[in-house]
Amino acid sequence: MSQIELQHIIEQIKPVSEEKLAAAQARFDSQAKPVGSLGRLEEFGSRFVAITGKDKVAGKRVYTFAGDHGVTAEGVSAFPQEVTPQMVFNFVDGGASINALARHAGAEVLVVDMGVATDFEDMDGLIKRKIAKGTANFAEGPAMTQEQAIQALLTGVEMARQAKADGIDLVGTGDMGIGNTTPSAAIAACICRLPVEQVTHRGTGIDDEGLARKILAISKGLEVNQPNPQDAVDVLAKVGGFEIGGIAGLILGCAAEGIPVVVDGFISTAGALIASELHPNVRDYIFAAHKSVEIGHHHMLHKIGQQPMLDLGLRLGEGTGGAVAMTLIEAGLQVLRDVLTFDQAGVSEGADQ
Ligand SMILES: O=C(O)c1ccc[n+]([C@@H]2O[C@H](COP(=O)([O-])O)[C@@H](O)[C@H]2O)c1
Ligand SMILES: Cc1cc2nc[nH]c2cc1C
Repeated sequence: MSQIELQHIIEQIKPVSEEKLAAAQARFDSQAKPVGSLGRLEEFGSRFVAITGKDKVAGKRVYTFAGDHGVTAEGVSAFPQEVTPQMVFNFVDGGASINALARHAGAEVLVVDMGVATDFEDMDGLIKRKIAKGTANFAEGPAMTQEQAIQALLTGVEMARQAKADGIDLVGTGDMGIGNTTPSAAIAACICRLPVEQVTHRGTGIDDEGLARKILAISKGLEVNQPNPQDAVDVLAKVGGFEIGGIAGLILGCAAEGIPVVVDGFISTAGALIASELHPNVRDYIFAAHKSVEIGHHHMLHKIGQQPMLDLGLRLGEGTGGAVAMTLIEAGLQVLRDVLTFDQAGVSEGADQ
């Protein structure tokens, strides 16, 4: 049943209109500046207009998906698992980095419990959608069942639909989960068909021995589970995470609903990779916020077919880079709305205008 529901959502994803993109770019080109001189700000503005039909952002929201990971038993993170719920409390209290940067961007933050290994009371700003109390250790068997993977994807879709209903027209992805750079690297290695060493890095800051354990855990996980690189749901189920599934579903849902989605760092991009493997048009709705310090990140972005907007040395997650990148889309839109044409400004055009 839910497999059919997922298929139905995927079928709704349309390509972004080339005509609308060209019309927005033509407006930039008519403005009193050398053609293309605002570089990628023009691309950001044009793409937002082509996706939404609007030249101003009405509402911004970051969804930070949280989950725990059985693979932490392999000693793959510099931090203990209890940090995941502790940070969830920090998010809903407004005291985390994502809260500061979302405030800066004028975005709301909603936290989605996809699979934290702790029970939460009802709290403002927390959406309770726990699938299980953490994934199973994928070094020994599948992280989750296929049904749970689909449930995670559909939960993300539900968030995109809610965003649409609430008048949100720019969504950001975020993640929190101690150990989650390990499943993200496993997804990258599998789908990009790269050696584990080329996509595995230090996450929260593990030392050389930790990095060796992490590479081994991922290699074991790929060997034991044999995820099919051509079946993104299979990859998510065998070596993924609940929050990664939520992010992938959010991105699918945004593409289906016609909402531009700003994808944060390494973990969010693993979600974006799963989503874009499920439908080739998904990439047109994705704004890749930044280039993470994680060495595997650019390989996934390359496979998706998007360039990072920023390179700030970020490696935090939570949605932080996405919140910053939202402001650049708005910068492009402000130019689009405000800058006069050559005619209007009484400025002489160049020979090649
Ligand atoms: O998004 C990124 O690029 C990123 C890079 C490194 C670490 N993180 C965050 O750090 C946590 C995972 O790191 P680790 O070492 O526990 O796998 C998780 O909560 C992520 O949000 C995030
Ligand atoms: C403190 C802390 C905050 C985080 N935010 C996202 N991942 C994180 C990991 C740690 C350890």
